Amino acid sequence: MPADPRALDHSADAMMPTEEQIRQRLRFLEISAEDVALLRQIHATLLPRLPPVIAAFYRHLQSVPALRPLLADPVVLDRLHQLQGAYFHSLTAGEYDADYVRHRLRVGLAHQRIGLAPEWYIGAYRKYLGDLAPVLAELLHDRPQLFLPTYGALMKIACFDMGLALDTYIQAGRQQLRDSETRFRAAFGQAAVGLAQLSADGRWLRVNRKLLDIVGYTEAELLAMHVWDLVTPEDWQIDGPLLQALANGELESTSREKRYLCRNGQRVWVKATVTAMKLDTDHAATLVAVIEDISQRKQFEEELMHLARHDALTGLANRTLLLDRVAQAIAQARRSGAQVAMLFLDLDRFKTINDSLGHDAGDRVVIEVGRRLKQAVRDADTVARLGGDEFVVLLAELPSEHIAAALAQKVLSALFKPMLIHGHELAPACSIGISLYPRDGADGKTLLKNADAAMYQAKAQGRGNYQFYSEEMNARTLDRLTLESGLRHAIERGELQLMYQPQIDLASGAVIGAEALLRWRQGGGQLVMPDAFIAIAEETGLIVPIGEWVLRTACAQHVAWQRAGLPELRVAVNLSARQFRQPGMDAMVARVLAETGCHASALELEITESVLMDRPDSAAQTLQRLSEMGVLLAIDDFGTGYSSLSYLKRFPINALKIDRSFVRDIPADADDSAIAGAVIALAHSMGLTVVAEGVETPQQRDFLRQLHCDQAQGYLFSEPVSAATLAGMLRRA
Ligand SMILES: Nc1nc2c(ncn2[C@@H]2O[C@H](COP(=O)(O)O[C@H]3[C@@H](O)[C@H](n4cnc5c(=O)[nH]c(N)nc54)O[C@@H]3COP(=O)(O)O)[C@@H](O)[C@H]2O)c(=O)[nH]1
Repeated sequence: MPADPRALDHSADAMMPTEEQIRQRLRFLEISAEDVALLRQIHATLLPRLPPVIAAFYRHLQSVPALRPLLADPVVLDRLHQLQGAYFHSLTAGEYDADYVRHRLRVGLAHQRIGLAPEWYIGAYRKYLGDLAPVLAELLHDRPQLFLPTYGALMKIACFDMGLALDTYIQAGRQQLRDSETRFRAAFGQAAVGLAQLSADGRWLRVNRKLLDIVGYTEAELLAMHVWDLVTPEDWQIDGPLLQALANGELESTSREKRYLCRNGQRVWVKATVTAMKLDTDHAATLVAVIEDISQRKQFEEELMHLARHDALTGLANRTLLLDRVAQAIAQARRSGAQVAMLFLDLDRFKTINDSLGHDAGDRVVIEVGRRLKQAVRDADTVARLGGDEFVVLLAELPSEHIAAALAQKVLSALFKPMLIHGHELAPACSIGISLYPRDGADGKTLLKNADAAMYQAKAQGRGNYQFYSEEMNARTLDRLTLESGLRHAIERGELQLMYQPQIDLASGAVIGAEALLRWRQGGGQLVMPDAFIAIAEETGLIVPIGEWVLRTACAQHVAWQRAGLPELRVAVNLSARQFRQPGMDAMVARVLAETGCHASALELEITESVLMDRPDSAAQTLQRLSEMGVLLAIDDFGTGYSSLSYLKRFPINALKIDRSFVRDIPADADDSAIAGAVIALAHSMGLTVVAEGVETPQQRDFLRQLHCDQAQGYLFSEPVSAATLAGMLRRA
């Protein structure tokens, strides 16, 4: 593309030498007044001889493959012919002043801009000087003594022109360098990463804005500093040898993630990539550093790492972090000869809190427990939450196991202090199992397993206490596993059986019902009581088929008793929480009633308060469907949960069973007596039948009778008995 004439004028003006500089050049080339006079003399006669010289000149140029594309356009070629003519015209015109120079510079710039390399330029001068020699010889054939001086003058002017043409190339080269320097400065200054040049010994030589932003220093401050001023003491040992290796040329480049010390005293995470640059053999290497601010990524990584090692609800350590800390504590104890204790805590009846007050309340309890545990231990100890209501306290460097016992006691007391959750005052008790390194295990997992076994033992011992691990406890854990696998086959092996406990009408003393209570004759031998396996059946889901078996057997038994001509009797069946929530549970009840031929009104289903309190709306719907079938509904263990009688009004309930813990100490205990009286009165006001559980003495019976309790059940009347025994009792009555 032809160069823009205005741009050419501008560039030519910018590089114009002064008058004096022009004179100096002419002087140096020894261009004299005689030379000028000689050239003027031949000027007029030379002009008509020029066209063939110019034509030969362009033919020569076109023979060079590298130049052919530049001369391919006929319009351009024609223009060049004219320019060349004008040039030859000016060459011998004898005016070598500022205008001449400006024009030569312009021509040089135009050639340089269309891409004509300087080597072709010199060749072109050689060509037309060579071709002009015979033309000049012919013009001066009659004055041969003038040929050499005239040709010499022509050569001098051509050299003057060549110098000016070369100036344009040198100038263009300088301009390119300046442009590239400007671009580099802009890129360096505005780069989105920190950039710096450092001396081999680590002094900051050049720094960009982004780096200043990262470290908070001004440019002047940083340029007066050394890279060591930003390196943290932890990195000295690594960065020292690296810098040395870069300076010595033993290392080309290094890239590390580390922290720099900022002006405000804080530390910032950066990724620093430093490369050694050897510019030439005489100079020592300089270092080029690319410094990225990676603090956001690091923060994100740290958050992820924290999440991976902490419990989201409480912020306590999770199992992963706990096991890490145990490993560290064991390694330390191995050296010091101390012990390590692991306290495994499980909240007692946490499920009841969750079920009756909702999961949000359960979460609040867990958070508060975590807080109290942290308060109870030293900073060096670890409190972890394994999930649900399970916590672990790890005590490192333990001088004696008495300290673990004392802490367990402290934890029990700390947790038992009331906490206000959603308007309810709760005092969660817990059971604690303790295992010790090295006595009970050499690694974290074993210590955890054994502390867990000890915790189960604490639960079995009546909850709210702590137990140290002993070897027999593992045997108990094994027993549980055996129990679980046996229970899976209990129905098909015919190992389940029902006992029936009579329910007495307190006014008449007649047996008006019987509660079906499950027993398991494990492997056909030992009788296992429900307290030992119902929880396992719940956890494993086996309660669903087992519960259906109980219902079907109890309903079938009722029909059998009726067919045997025994008096009308209600049969009560317990429904566990999981069973109750099982989708299609009411349909299952209807099916069993239909299949066994049992009348719905002869069946009473017992559910606990907690079953109602968890998701009360769906519980109300299920109960409504059962009630519409004609099935009777009773609340079992009333008083142990967190519901109130007024709350129960929402549900279609027929009866309340007062838990035996309120019956046990009546009439001697005034509080329990008052509670029993109030519950009976309120229940009656709501039209509910009241059944007292666990009646063992005539005094309890008489007192309940005075309170107008409707029915009772307990060892005073009968322990749970087989169906045949109950039939005998009913026949005798
Ligand atoms: N989901 C199901 N739960 C069931 C089923 N069968 C029983 N159970 C529940 O297991 C718990 C323990 O039952 P069990 O060992 O049978 O004990 C019952 C009675 O023997 C006992 N009882 C009765 N009278 C007295 C007494 O005077 N003193 C005393 N100390 N204990 C007594 O109480 C248990 C009956 O309690 P309840 O059900 O609350 O009326 C128990 O929670 C059963 O509910 C089953 O098939 N499914």
